[in-house]
Amino acid sequence: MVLTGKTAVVTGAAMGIGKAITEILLQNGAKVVLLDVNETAAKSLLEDLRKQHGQDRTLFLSCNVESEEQIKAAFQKTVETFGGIDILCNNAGILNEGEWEKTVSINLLGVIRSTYASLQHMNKLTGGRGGVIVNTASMAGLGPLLSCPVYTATKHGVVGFTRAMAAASAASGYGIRYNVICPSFVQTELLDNITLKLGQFSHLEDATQQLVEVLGILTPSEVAQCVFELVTDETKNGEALMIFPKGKQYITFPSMQ
Ligand SMILES: NC(=O)c1ccc[n+]([C@@H]2O[C@H](COP(=O)([O-])OP(=O)(O)OC[C@H]3O[C@@H](n4cnc5c(N)ncnc54)[C@H](O)[C@@H]3O)[C@@H](O)[C@H]2O)c1
Ligand SMILES: CCCCC[C@H](O)/C=C/C=C\C=C\C=C\[C@@H](O)[C@@H](O)CCCC(=O)O
Repeated sequence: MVLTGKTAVVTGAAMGIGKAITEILLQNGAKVVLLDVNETAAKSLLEDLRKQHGQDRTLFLSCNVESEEQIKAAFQKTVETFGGIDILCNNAGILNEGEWEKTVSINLLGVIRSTYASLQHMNKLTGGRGGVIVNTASMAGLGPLLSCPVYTATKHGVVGFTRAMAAASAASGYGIRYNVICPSFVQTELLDNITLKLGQFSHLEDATQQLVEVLGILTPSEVAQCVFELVTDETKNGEALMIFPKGKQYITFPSMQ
């Protein structure tokens, strides 16, 4: 996929990995709609991006992925402004084992809400142009992090949901590719104040800290480069790409047949 002239929507775009995804898509010619709840960070980023890429290739819309209504309104505004949606990066996510229902609502249900709301605009069977969706899971979507069981569950769910949507799309003729990234630790604010975020499992922080020492820490740009690969390589559908400082690996899952 050539990105020039394409329209992308990125959730959780104001900071961290979402900001890096937004930047690499803009650098490669796409128009990008930034969705986030952090208006201050988003508006500051938007000002910088517009200085670099011009006034007419970006749009920020305040959108909480916990709200189907806000997601649908954001997608409608995107289509009205830029004519359609070609790329969707469902990236918004939190780590909060104390408020675990909120974690589920954002990390898993938010991806489902956004994916389903995008269908009416992207699905070739309903007048869409087709395209690609890249969801942000985690290495915790492939194996358990004992210090954050609910976060682990949400990311496992994102991996499974993405792979099922990829199969459904291929079988139905939607013309949409679905892929998922599974990064290890990335230097973002998600890793700040970890003890508080682990809630009742904060006594297990050291075990995870040891994992950080083993795996190392990625930069958001390294992750965004992998998103770019999954967006542009039109052979990729149903892929789970594990990303760690020493490299990356497309995951092979057990065959059920
Ligand atoms: N940082 C890591 O170690 C790491 C590793 C693997 C995967 N991830 C995943 O990457 C994604 C991005 O996280 P990050 O590390 O960049 O963290 P971050 O906290 O820097 O960025 C998350 C962004 O999402 C936004 N957001 C939070 N809740 C939202 C909501 N309800 N609606 C819309 N936007 C919302 C935040 O405002 C923020 O801009 C998350 O899904 C996270 O689980 C992070
Ligand atoms: C408390 C930090 C949460 C960060 C979440 C973010 O998504 C980063 C995740 C990075 C790595 C996850 C690795 C998971 C590894 C599992 O497969 C398992 O091998 C780990 C076993 C040891 C353990 O600490 O659970």
